[in-house]
Amino acid sequence: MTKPRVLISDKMDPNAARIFADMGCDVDVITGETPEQLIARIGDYDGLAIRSSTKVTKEILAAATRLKVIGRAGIGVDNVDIPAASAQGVVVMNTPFGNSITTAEHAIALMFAVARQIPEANAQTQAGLWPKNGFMGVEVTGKTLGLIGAGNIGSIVAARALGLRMKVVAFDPFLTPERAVEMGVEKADLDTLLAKADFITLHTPLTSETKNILSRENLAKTKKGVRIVNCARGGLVDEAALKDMLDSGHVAGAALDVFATEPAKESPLFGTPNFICTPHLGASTTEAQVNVALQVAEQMAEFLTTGGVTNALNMPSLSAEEAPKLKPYMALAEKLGSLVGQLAHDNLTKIAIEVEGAAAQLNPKPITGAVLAGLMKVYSQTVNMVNAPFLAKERGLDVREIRHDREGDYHTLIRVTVHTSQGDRSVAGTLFGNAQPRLVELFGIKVEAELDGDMMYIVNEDAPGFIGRIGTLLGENGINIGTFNLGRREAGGEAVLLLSVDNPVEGPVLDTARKLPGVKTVKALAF
Ligand SMILES: NC(=O)c1ccc[n+]([C@@H]2O[C@H](COP(=O)([O-])OP(=O)(O)OC[C@H]3O[C@@H](n4cnc5c(N)ncnc54)[C@H](O)[C@@H]3O)[C@@H](O)[C@H]2O)c1
Ligand SMILES: O=C(O)CC[C@@H](O)C(=O)O
Repeated sequence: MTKPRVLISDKMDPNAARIFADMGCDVDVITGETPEQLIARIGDYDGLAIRSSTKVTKEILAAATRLKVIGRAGIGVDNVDIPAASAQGVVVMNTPFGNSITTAEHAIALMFAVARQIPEANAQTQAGLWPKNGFMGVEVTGKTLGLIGAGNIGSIVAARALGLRMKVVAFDPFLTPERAVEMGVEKADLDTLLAKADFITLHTPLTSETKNILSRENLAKTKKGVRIVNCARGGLVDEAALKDMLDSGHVAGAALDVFATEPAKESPLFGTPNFICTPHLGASTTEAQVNVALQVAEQMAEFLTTGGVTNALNMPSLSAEEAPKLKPYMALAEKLGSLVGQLAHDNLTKIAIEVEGAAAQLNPKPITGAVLAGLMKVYSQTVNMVNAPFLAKERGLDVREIRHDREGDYHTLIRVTVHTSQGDRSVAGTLFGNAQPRLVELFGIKVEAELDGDMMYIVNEDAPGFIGRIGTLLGENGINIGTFNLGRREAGGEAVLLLSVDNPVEGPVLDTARKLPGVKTVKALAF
């Protein structure tokens, strides 16, 4: 088997390349390329490992014909076009915890730096000015920290601030009252936080809700003398308004690690008294960079070599132990999805995926993803488990997952039911020997068939001589039958025939088969 190929396109701790190689991937480290150079190269790779410099745009993804996974050694994925990656079936992963402590520490460091104006005091001292009277700072003890965003980093900042004997007021719409108590913070709305805080630190992603959360209007609601620290994302603070408020003295100090435009080579804020900044260094410690590099390489290599999924932003997680167990179920699920997709006559609006027996003990999301991938392949060849749920949503398909605890006829069963204009139609399958997918029910008729390669599906009235006639027709047209699977509702009732054939059955043969006496439906299938 050829090894998966991975490109590391941003500066990353060398442990990442070592882990990729140790885990069976070929790896190239090529950093600092232009988008055009990356577009020319990316078609050769299964995985792309990045930090924040590489911008994974639609254009880069369009050239990434082999790409299966993008791994961000860090938290923010705003440099990746996730909808475009999802639409293309590329998994996007990040490392949500590896640099949290480091970034929280940077926020605290900047808070002290603005409280005591350390950078400017340092610069003037080293310039020989000994400015002993020029830098009157403030204590943080007893002061109120307003925390905007109380997720991973925000919670660490809160814990450190409480350790510094500060009071912490937090604004985060997703912070539950219980979690606020557990963290030892006061949950507040934004206006209350703005009115109470002596220091404000920001720890949210940049979204349409958080963009300019410290707008001119909101900055005006802050206490006079407030100090502001942003170590999260540029764009959370209105930089022009911040400059005016620093100039007027309403804001006593501000520290930005992140800017609306990066790299920030110029800014009206540069040179403003009591303004300090760092060039997006929040995650830049040896410890954090080793953590995120190891983690991203392990996650990506595991995905590429075993199918295990960790910390994906556009796909459910799947552990390395689960992945091999789920593999035969996913194969069965995809075949069942494909069968209903190929047999559906009209636009499907609803699909139910039921699992029972051993299948009910497994993570249902990959099974659902595989059914949808099989179903959607009828419409698009580029569909896979990652983009299938998105495509299904886009098409307005109502997807239900149902888990049964009951004991059925089979040790494990997956049933897929679609709602059509002719009513609900369902197919069901099991695994023989825990590994071989088998269809066991087709539209209410018991059958037993492997869904594999080219097949022919026929519904007819059960009558003597039919099997002979169909065999003769195929034989006369040079089509060899591999397997023959027959089921019927009752003797003389509706019968279904699933044939595997050595080569595809073409239109004229299908048309002749449709004209055979008693035949209701004929269709060529491919799996
Ligand atoms: N400067 C750096 O180098 C650096 C390093 C790591 C992370 N970051 C950034 O720090 C930020 C926080 O990271 P994290 O790991 O804590 O993320 P997280 O997802 O754990 O936490 C984000 C929090 O923001 C909250 N939130 C979302 N919308 C909000 C809103 N409208 N108002 C208030 N709160 C809102 C969420 O509920 C969540 O609790 C991210 O933007 C990340 O990219 C920056
Ligand atoms: O990689 C970096 O240095 C920045 C990382 C940081 O912005 C993140 O979101 O994890």
